[in-house]
This record gives sequence, structure tokens and C-alpha cells, in this order.
Amino acid sequence: MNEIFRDGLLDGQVAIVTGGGSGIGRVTAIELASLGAHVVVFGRREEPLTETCALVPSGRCEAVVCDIREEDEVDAAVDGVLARHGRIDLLVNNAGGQFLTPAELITPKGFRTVIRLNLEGTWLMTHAVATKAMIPGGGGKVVSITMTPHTGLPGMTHSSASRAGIESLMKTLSIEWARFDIRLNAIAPGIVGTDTFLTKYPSQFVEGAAETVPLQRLGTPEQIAWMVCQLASPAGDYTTGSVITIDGARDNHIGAWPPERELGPDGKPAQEVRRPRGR
Ligand SMILES: CCCCCCCCCCC/C=C/C(=O)SCCNC(=O)CCNC(=O)[C@H](O)C(C)(C)COP(=O)(O)OP(=O)(O)OC[C@H]1O[C@@H](n2cnc3c(N)ncnc32)[C@H](O)[C@@H]1OP(=O)(O)O
Ligand SMILES: NC(=O)C1=CN([C@@H]2O[C@H](COP(=O)(O)OP(=O)(O)OC[C@H]3O[C@@H](n4cnc5c(N)ncnc54)[C@H](OP(=O)(O)O)[C@@H]3O)[C@@H](O)[C@H]2O)C=CC1
Repeated sequence: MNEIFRDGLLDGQVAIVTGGGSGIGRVTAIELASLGAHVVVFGRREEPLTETCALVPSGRCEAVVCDIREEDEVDAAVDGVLARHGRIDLLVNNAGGQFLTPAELITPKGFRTVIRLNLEGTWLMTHAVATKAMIPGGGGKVVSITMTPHTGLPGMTHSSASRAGIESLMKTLSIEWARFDIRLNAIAPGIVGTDTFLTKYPSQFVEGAAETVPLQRLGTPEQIAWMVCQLASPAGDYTTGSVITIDGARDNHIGAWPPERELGPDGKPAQEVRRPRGR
């Protein structure tokens, strides 16, 4: 039974979720499977992937160890899914990440590491799934997880560049591969309170995070997963080439409104005094 969508909504679909062993990827795998999809979770470590599958009561989940940066591993893993299931309807490019550090301290190797993971890994997965399964099979859907604010991610220059690249990939391929009925979109979350977010970053960054969101709270993995489910369902059939932002309005404005410095003397939002006409 799913909290939001009707039972059996995704019956018969085969989905790959990269980074399905934790956080957003794990919850997405669980939600997709609860709607009837057979989900294959990809990641570098077997244990968390197996744990995800253990959380899927229907058993419609399978763990595949695959480093999305390695072309040969991606090819073999996608071939395996196709051999076992004969189709791939949905690819969720969720695996990704970065380290937080000022741009001037990022080494060439560090920059390359993040670009390889986020941008090249997404490309390798998307290309392999499209050419092996979706083009021959008459279509499919790809959803890639990116990040806001789209105005730039200070302290995460490498990730910022890679996420813009992924969104551009999804938009461009939505035009090129429309002729194969492949629909590609990006979901751009703001800050989601996953275990990794809460434990990986410096405490002052994590503790101050909710304050930077107009809604004054972090998102949940479910809120991202439900949008993936919607796109995978018939409700998403005409959505392609879009970037769907889910970030409590952080993309539009950094911080709650009104900020303290803009409060009037009465503690209310500052308001200009209307001038007489003609002045
Ligand atoms: C007003 C405020 C505005 C703020 C705007 C920004 C808001 C952003 C909100 C943030 C919300 C986002 C959250 C998330 O994404 S949470 C999920 C994150 N999950 C992950 O990051 C998981 C995946 N990540 C990783 O696997 C690793 O972090 C990594 C991407 C680095 C890849 O790991 P890998 O094992 O492949 O790489 P290595 O550890 O071997 O490192 C390779 C080289 O990379 C450089 N490096 C790595 N870590 C650091 C570091 N901490 N500092 C500096 N450099 C680093 C380095 O060159 C490594 O090579 P060397 O080991 O030889 O030095
Ligand atoms: N949490 C947040 O606030 C936000 C997160 N995002 C993005 O959403 C996605 C999920 O985030 P979240 O759940 O928080 O993060 P997690 O760190 O929990 O998830 C990242 C997953 O990616 C897998 N992964 C990492 N590198 C590779 C690789 N080379 N090949 C295959 N799998 C890999 C990891 O498993 P393993 O280590 O076993 O390979 C892990 O399961 C990421 O792309 C993240 O950057 C975007 C906006 C906000």
C-alpha cells in the first residue's frame, strides 16, 4: 500500500535506481517497488544495496554492484538487467555527491572526481540504458537528480558545474531522443535531511541549513521519491526536458523572508511610504 499513489500504478515496469543503497535512492527504490515496479539498485557497496532490498516487502528488488564511473561495469550491469528482465522502463540517476570546500582549494584531481561521478556517471548510465534497452524497446523514462540553487552552489563549484551539465544533458536528449519516445527530466532538490547530508558536512553548515530555506525546513527523501513516481506513472507521460525544483523555494531566495535587516521599526516587513502623485 502506497501513501500517495494507487496500488499497481507501476505494475510491470523495470526500474534502475543508482545510489539505491542509501538516502534518496533507497526511499525511491522502496516507493517504486511499492507501486509494482521491479527495482534494481546500483551502487559500489553490496551491503547497503542488500539492506534496501530487505526493506522491500514484495521482494521486487535486486542489488547490483556497479561503479557508474566505470564504462565496463556500467555495460555489464545494464546487460545483466536486460538479460534477466528483458526491458528497462525507468532509469533514476541518483548516485552522486561532492565535497564541500572553497574553489581555490579544489585540486585538478578533486574537480575531476566530482565531474566523473556526477556528470560522466550519469552520461554513461543514460547512454547505456538508452542504447541497449530503451531505443530498441520503443521508449522509456530517465530522471536525474541534480541540486539547487541554480544560481550557483558556493563551496561546491565542481558539483555546481556538473549539475548544470546534467540538466543540460536531460534537456538536449529530450529533444534528440523524442523520436525514440524517451522522456528525460531532472529533479533538483534543495537540501534533504538524509543521513549523508546530516553527517558528512561541517556542523555549522548542517545546523544553519534550514534557516537558508524560505519554508524554514529541510526536505525529506519521500518528497523527492514521490515526484520520481509521478514522472514514472502515466501522469508523467508528456513531461520531458523539464527541471522540477523541490526545495522549499530556496532557488528563488536564499533565506526566510523578511530577513531581520529588512524589518521595519514595528517588526513587520519594511514597506515604502507612498508618495503623492507627480513627485
Ligand atoms: C548560503 C549557503 C549557500 C550554500 C550553497 C550550497 C548548498 C548546497 C546544499 C547541499 C545539499 C547537498 C547535499 C548532498 O549532496 S548530500 C549527499 C552527498 N553524498 C555524497 O557526497 C556521496 C558520494 N560522495 C563521495 O563518494 C565522495 O564525497 C566523493 C565525491 C569525493 C567521491 O569519493 P571517491 O572515493 O571517489 O574519492 P576520494 O575520496 O578517493 O577522493 C578523490 C579526490 O577528491 C578530492 N577530495 C575528496 N574529498 C575531499 C575533501 N573532503 N576535501 C578536499 N578534496 C577532496 C581529493 O583530490 C581526492 O584525491 P586524494 O585523496 O588523492 O587527495
Ligand atoms: N541530501 C541532499 O540534501 C541532496 C542530495 N542531492 C543529491 O541527491 C543524490 C542522493 O543524495 P543522498 O541520498 O543525500 O546521498 P547519499 O550519499 O546517501 O547517496 C549517494 C549514493 O550514491 C552511491 N554512489 C556514490 N558514488 C557512486 C558510484 N561511483 N557508483 C555508484 N554509486 C555511487 C552511494 O553508494 P556507494 O557509496 O555504495 O557507491 C550512495 O548510495 C546525490 O546525487 C546528491 O548529491 C541533491 C540535492 C540535495
